[in-house]
Amino acid sequence: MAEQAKVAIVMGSQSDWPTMKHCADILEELEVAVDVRIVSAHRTPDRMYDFARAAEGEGIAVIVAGAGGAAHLPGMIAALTHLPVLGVPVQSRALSGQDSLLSIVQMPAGVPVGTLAIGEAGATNAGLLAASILAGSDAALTGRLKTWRQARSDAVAERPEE
Ligand SMILES: Nc1c(C(=O)O)ncn1[C@@H]1O[C@H](COP(=O)(O)O)[C@@H](O)[C@H]1O
Repeated sequence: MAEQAKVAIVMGSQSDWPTMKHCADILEELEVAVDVRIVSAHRTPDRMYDFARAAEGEGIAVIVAGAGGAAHLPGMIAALTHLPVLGVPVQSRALSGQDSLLSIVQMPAGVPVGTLAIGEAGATNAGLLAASILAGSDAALTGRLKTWRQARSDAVAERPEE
């Protein structure tokens, strides 16, 4: 049997983990295999290069890259692979993540990064989006995604509590 396609979750620093854990959590809930690593364009450029170049061969189908501040990581990884790259702007202390967002979102045409919202919501949605991409070729995952979405919908009360 072919190995299940994996999602790689990479982040620029250990300090990004509390945010990026939300991506790992939702993928775990949807039973999607993940490979989590710390990779930095700035601090570990060789590791980043080796990771991006080897990703396809390692069965990685989608890369979620989270970084804060001068968040060049998602774009640099996108420059090195044709795999879909989803960028999560981690909330920075100095500029509340505006810097992270703007560093990730405005890529030049030809090198796409799918940019999510700042912080935890962005990390969760990156996981859901990665799962949706994989679900295109995985009927069982499609079923799990539909069930998850329906449960979220069902959990919304029709009226607020008095
Ligand atoms: N933006 C980047 C990159 C990169 O883009 O390569 N590498 C680390 N960082 C970010 O620096 C912030 C502060 O990192 P520290 O907490 O380690 O000082 C983190 O949010 C990280 O993503």
